[in-house]
Amino acid sequence: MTELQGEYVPSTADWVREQVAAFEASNGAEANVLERDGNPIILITNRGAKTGAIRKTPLMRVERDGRYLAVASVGGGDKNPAWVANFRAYPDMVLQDGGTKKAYVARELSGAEREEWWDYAVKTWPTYGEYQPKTSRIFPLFLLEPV
Ligand SMILES: C[C@H](OP(=O)(O)OC[C@@H](O)[C@@H](O)[C@@H](O)Cn1c2nc(=O)[nH]c(=O)c-2cc2ccc(O)cc21)C(=O)N[C@@H](CCC(=O)N[C@@H](CCC(=O)O)C(=O)O)C(=O)O
Repeated sequence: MTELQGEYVPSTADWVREQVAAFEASNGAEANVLERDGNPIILITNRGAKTGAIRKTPLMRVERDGRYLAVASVGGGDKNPAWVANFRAYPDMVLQDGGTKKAYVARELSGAEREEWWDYAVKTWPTYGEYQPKTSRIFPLFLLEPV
């Protein structure tokens, strides 16, 4: 399964919607980095917790041994992004990294495992370490493992 069935409802954030469109139109060959710093991104297709709609969520690429970490940072804002509810409700999703699209299942991390992956995320993209102190919200982390 490398497609989720259902109606795609794009992000309400223009820059995200546009990045998703350019990434998909080029099969991951373009729009595959964060504009402002050139760090690689991945694209996750997930299902809306309330609407059941197909949602597409670009995130920074934090990968190790074929597993990916989703960091719900949203720039250090005080509210979880909606996709946290989606991942909790529907953990089966599709992740595209460059031209490779595969099925993954997401598992929310806690305790020592969460800390270990958080350290790895900050090493991979140090901006996460700048975002976390901006809020008392602890960023939910999800580990995506291939199905
Ligand atoms: C903008 C909003 O999206 P969101 O799910 O809150 O996620 C906000 C952001 O995290 C999301 O836009 C990310 O892609 C932003 N983002 C990153 N966001 C991060 O949190 N971490 C990252 O590392 C990250 C990197 C990144 C790189 C490139 C890029 O273009 C964007 C990047 C949105 O689309 N809202 C919609 C739909 C929300 C939704 O999924 N609703 C669910 C219900 C959810 C619920 O039950 O609460 C449904 O359809 O049923 C709406 O309000 O109508």
